[in-house]
Amino acid sequence: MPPSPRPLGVAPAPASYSLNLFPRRRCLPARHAVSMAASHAHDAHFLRRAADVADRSAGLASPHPNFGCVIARPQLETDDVEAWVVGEGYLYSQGTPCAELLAAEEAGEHARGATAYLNLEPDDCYGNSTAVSSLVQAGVTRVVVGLRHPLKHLRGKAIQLLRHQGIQVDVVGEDLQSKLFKEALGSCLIVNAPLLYRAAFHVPFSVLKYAMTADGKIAASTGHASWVSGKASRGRVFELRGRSDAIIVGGNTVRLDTFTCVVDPRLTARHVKGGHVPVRIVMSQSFNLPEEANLWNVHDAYTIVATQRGARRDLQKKLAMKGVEVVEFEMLNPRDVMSYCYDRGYLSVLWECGGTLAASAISARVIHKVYAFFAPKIIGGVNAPTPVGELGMKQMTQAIDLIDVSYEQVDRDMLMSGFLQPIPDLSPVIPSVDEIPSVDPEVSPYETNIISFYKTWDTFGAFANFSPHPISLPDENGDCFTWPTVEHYYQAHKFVSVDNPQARDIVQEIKQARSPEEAARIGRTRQRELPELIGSPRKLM
Ligand SMILES: NC(=O)C1=CN([C@@H]2O[C@H](COP(=O)(O)OP(=O)(O)OC[C@H]3O[C@@H](n4cnc5c(N)ncnc54)[C@H](OP(=O)(O)O)[C@@H]3O)[C@@H](O)[C@H]2O)C=CC1
Ligand SMILES: Nc1c(N[C@@H]2O[C@H](COP(=O)(O)O)[C@@H](O)[C@H]2O)[nH]c(=O)[nH]c1=O
Repeated sequence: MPPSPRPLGVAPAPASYSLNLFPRRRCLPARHAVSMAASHAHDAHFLRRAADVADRSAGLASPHPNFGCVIARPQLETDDVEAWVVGEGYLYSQGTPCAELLAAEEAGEHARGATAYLNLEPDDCYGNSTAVSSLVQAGVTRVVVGLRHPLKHLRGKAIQLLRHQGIQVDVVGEDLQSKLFKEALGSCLIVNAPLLYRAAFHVPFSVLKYAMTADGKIAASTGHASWVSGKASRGRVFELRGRSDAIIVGGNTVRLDTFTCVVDPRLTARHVKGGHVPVRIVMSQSFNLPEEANLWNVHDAYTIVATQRGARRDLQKKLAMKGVEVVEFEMLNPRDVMSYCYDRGYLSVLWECGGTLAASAISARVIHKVYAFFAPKIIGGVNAPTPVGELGMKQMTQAIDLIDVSYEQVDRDMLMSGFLQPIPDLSPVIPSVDEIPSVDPEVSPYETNIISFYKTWDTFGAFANFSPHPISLPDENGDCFTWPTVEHYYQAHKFVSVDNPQARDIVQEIKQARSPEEAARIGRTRQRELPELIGSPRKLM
């Protein structure tokens, strides 16, 4: 059970907290300082920086939002505002210290009288008020917030707590109206676009990515496609995969890439070792898929095949034997697959399919953003495939205009990205559990006694495995051990009952994992690699 919430204002003394006798930078007393409140340009600059800092956890913190905190105070002796920053931090991943605590630790004494910039209102959910108490403890006197939390049962709580503690809180769009904040607000929206889309539309944030030649093809007429874009662009694709919970490819791409291109797709984020490993999803109505393919090697990454009910049950069994998960749909379509991904808790999905499936997904309005890599090459081919198939549009005036378009050169290629649908504003009303009867009169009062949770941010998310709450339990020798999260405990106990040095090493490795997602990744990977080390379930407690 999570520890009782700390009384506000009594955050753990930051580990590195100490009176700094030799301040890195001479801070003038507040009375001489330029008033930050009067300087919207500086507020906007540091808020934009907080969003950039938050982006470092993209893909790692999922399904948590990406949080960044920048603590800054004016220093008249320099007009280099970057020198005003005395501390910053970001939520690395679920179950790791919050951005505010890390920034306060780095700022130390310099946080006193300073301003903290937050891209998103902290989700001090389930009574864990570390983010707020860290800022109070650090002596921050003002907080600038980019966005209120999108989830209704969290929205406004941390802001209220901060104000109760006498801290001035300015929220962009409410207390700060200047147009100077337009760009900074855009950064705050983009860095958490996945959460905002998911909260508003009840489907994961979906990005369509393709590489296209200058004459508009994504492959040769034979289907051969390696490679359209250059190595640097494909490196950017690995980064995009690293911030996605799932990657979707169509059945025909798997067939053509495996049979004709010898690419034999892997769809892994290979730019960093030990980074986030997205799930791979193949959408195939026919299940007419190769028996052997890299995608079926679940040691690389978990793979799901979404197919039509009853398709090729023989082949389904063969792939299931390899560890591939097969999910049948009555009518396989992008909308139902996205609803399924929503239920599995995915925040962000990268579509790397060909034009046929891309057209189906765009028509189903499940694609929110497009990344198009343009390669300076010509391939020709009357039948060469293009990025998007049939949308039923007969006039150019029907074309879908991208919004918030960006252009970036990536080595010899050009990357254009833009949104198909605007990022939703923060009005999504997510009924909290106790509101369900008013939302759904069918739900009898008795049923509302049933608590439901899945993600750590849900109303009762503190009970979720990934919830950042340590648990202390006696180990097999009866000695008490504190596990960082329930997920750490669960993954380790797959190996605890086997008397084997390798199993013991794996338990230690899991104990040291920096986050519940890393613990889960280690446990699942070792389970696939060394199934013989999985102990028989025994009475643990
Ligand atoms: N350059 C690039 O960035 C990329 C290039 N490519 C290239 O594109 C080519 C393949 O493109 P394409 O033929 O369009 O194949 P797709 O990747 O779009 O796959 C189409 C297949 O998706 C499956 N599917 C499942 N549900 C649906 C649905 N609701 N609507 C439509 N299809 C659905 C069907 O599989 P089934 O037939 O099994 O039932 C269908 O045949 C290949 O040459 C590949 O190399 C592909 C991706 C990226
Ligand atoms: N040909 C092509 C792409 N093709 C996409 O990348 C997949 C192969 O990725 P991987 O298995 O990780 O190497 C392939 O199945 C298809 O979805 N992508 C690109 O960025 N540029 C390219 O030129």
